Amino acid sequence: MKIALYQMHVIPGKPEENMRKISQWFDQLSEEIDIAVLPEMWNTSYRLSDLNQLADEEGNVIIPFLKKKAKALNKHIIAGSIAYKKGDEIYNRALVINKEGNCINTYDKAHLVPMLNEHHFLTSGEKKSTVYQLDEIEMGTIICYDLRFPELSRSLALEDAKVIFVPAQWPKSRIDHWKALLRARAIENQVYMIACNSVGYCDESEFGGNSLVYGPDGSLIDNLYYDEGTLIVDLDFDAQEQIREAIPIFNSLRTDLY
Ligand SMILES: NC(=O)CCC(=O)C(=O)O
Repeated sequence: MKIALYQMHVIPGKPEENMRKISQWFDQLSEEIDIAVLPEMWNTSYRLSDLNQLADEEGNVIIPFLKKKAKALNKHIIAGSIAYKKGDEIYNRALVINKEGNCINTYDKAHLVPMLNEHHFLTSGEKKSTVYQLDEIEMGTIICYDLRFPELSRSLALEDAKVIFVPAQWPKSRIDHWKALLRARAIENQVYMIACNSVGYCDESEFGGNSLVYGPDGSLIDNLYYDEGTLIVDLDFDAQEQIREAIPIFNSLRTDLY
């Protein structure tokens, strides 16, 4: 299964320009890519105080665009997350569109970031992220700051997720935490952690790139470091099965104790 991640410089406060960038990025992907992955809040970036005007009203613009693209390109899209408006509420919403052009999973970021004052502008999700299937493989999505809460990734692994996607706009100043947390979540859950960050600035915040993939044994499969661009990785689910057989952590769980 081949996966392409877009380490994107999201243009703050410019949803149409970001849609154009993404459309061009999709169009240059080769046929062999099965899944295309986008970062967090790729329509608006962190222009939080303008989200009332900028967020996509019930996904009315972005969701039809993604469905059409997925079908035309015959690719699944882990559409990162978007600023999504419903009534008076704005959510940081992750979307999964399959290659048949159906939106098969959504998740609203549950842990809002105090350091970015997200809670002043966004409503947190009230449902946990759930597992979905692409090409018969179980997968899940968490969003950026969610990575700091191991319970959420664990809950996906207990639902049999083999892959966890992490769309993000993670700052450069804490990129050491990003790498350490991703690797820990990969090892402790024996999953592929597929982490798609952005680069560039939104006002004074600089995003740290390092879109990367850790394998189920914590090995670094590849990293894009600091430039805008595409990371392509190939996942091996037989190798994952062997890692799970060699160290059978799920059989050793003591759910009677914790
Ligand atoms: N966009 C985010 O969720 C940023 C998270 C962050 O800055 C951190 O966890 O540190």
